[in-house]
Amino acid sequence: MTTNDSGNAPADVLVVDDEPSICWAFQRMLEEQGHHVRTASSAEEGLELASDRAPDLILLDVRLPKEDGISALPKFRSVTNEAPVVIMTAFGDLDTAVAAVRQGASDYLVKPFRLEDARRVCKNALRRPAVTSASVTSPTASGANDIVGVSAAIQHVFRQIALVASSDLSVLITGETGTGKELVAAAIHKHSDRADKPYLPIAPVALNEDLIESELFGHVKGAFTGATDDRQGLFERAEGGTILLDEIGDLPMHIQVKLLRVLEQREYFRVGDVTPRRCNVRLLAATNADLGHAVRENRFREDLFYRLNGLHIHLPPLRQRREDVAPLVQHFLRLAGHADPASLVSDDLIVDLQNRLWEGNVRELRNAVERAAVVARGRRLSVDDFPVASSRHDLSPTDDRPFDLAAHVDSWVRDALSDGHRSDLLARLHAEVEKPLIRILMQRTGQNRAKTAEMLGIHRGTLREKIRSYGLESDPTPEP
Ligand SMILES: Nc1ncnc2c1ncn2[C@@H]1O[C@H](COP(=O)(O)OP(=O)(O)OP(=O)(O)O)[C@@H](O)[C@H]1O
Repeated sequence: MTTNDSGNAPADVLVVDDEPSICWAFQRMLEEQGHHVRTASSAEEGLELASDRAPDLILLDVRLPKEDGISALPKFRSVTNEAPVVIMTAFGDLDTAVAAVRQGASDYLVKPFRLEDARRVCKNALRRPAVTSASVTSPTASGANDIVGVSAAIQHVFRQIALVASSDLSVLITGETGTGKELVAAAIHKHSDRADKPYLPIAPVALNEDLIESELFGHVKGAFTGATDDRQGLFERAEGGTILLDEIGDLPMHIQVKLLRVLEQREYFRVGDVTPRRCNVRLLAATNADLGHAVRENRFREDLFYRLNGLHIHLPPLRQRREDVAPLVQHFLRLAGHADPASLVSDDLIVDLQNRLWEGNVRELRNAVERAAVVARGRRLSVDDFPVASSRHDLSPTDDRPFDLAAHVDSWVRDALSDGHRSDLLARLHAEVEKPLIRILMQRTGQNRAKTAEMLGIHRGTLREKIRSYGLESDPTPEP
């Protein structure tokens, strides 16, 4: 079989979107790679084209003039004998992402997206076998534990949750305290096929170190002084469901060994027992520590680290996703019983809150909003209702903490590996970094190419070529 620039065999792709610029962008990108592209501006027109000739891949917008993409998705899959479908949406909430994946979408693109993301998603979709619809069930309703956010980082998290929820993969959730790790774990469980089984968040640090093994795995009568009866452990209580091990980095070494056994052999022993017990529990782990560092210092087993790290979801600190502050403030006001939260906050207040450090992240913001709402007693909130505590006014224009580039590269590598990339990593990283670098410098210099080239230390002609090749002149779906 011949392959093209994208590494895939030439394919027949159908793009269904009522925005001509999106259709055009895909057409240009995919045809350059040697694929054949047809476009449709509604689900009905798309279905007709798909019935005439089944495409190898469908890119389907959610918001379409008559029938929406999510409800049309199963029809596309049935007329095309389950061709992979990538859903595109400007409304990136978790429920839409989960609904899309549950209906059989193989991936999910949030508008506006970068062309390289679109390229990667198409390439993966054409490479992967189509998702079978065997696991399709209706998504569960959303509740008070909604994950709120509009930033690209949170959209990425929604996509990861949606894609991983219905599998049994272990997930490692990282992020500073208060960034929402437990919320993400609960969402993975809620949207999984285990949703009607127990979900147990456990913090091993909160357990008595001498009894931790018995707490997790149970014990038999006489196993130790005080073990007067047989006792179930948490793994037994969670049977069929999901366990979140919070602060996994603090797990004692001897328990790490037992946990590895559970993950590898799906069985464990009650303390004092000689008969293993089968165990069907999905394990999620969360930490705000650098587990890679703990592995290097031999405080955490490397084999367990890789087992837990089936997928890595990283929640960046709130100060690195300031766009989320406004929707979060409104969300917390709504939870506090205010029917019209938008009327309580001014743009100035939001700007002020966006410029704070929020060392306690979303938890600290939540507490501050709840407190302010009580103090304000229904009047419009002001900056004075948010006294400056740890959230100092010293964030502007950017975070004042040392920026840990290595940690970002680490997270990038994990994502790349989990997306199946095993080669050309330097070139990939270089391309991902170079494009935003050029765009940002062009903005800062007021689109002055000579100045930008000088700052980059490259020739103007080289810069011109890079601007062209990254589509920075005419990218129809620029990043926010
Ligand atoms: N994106 C979000 N949308 C809505 N609420 C959020 C979001 N992120 C965090 N929260 C809220 O912030 C609080 C802290 O979240 P959570 O307990 O999930 O954080 P965590 O990262 O697990 O913290 P820790 O490391 O301290 O255990 C909770 O009240 C949670 O509901």
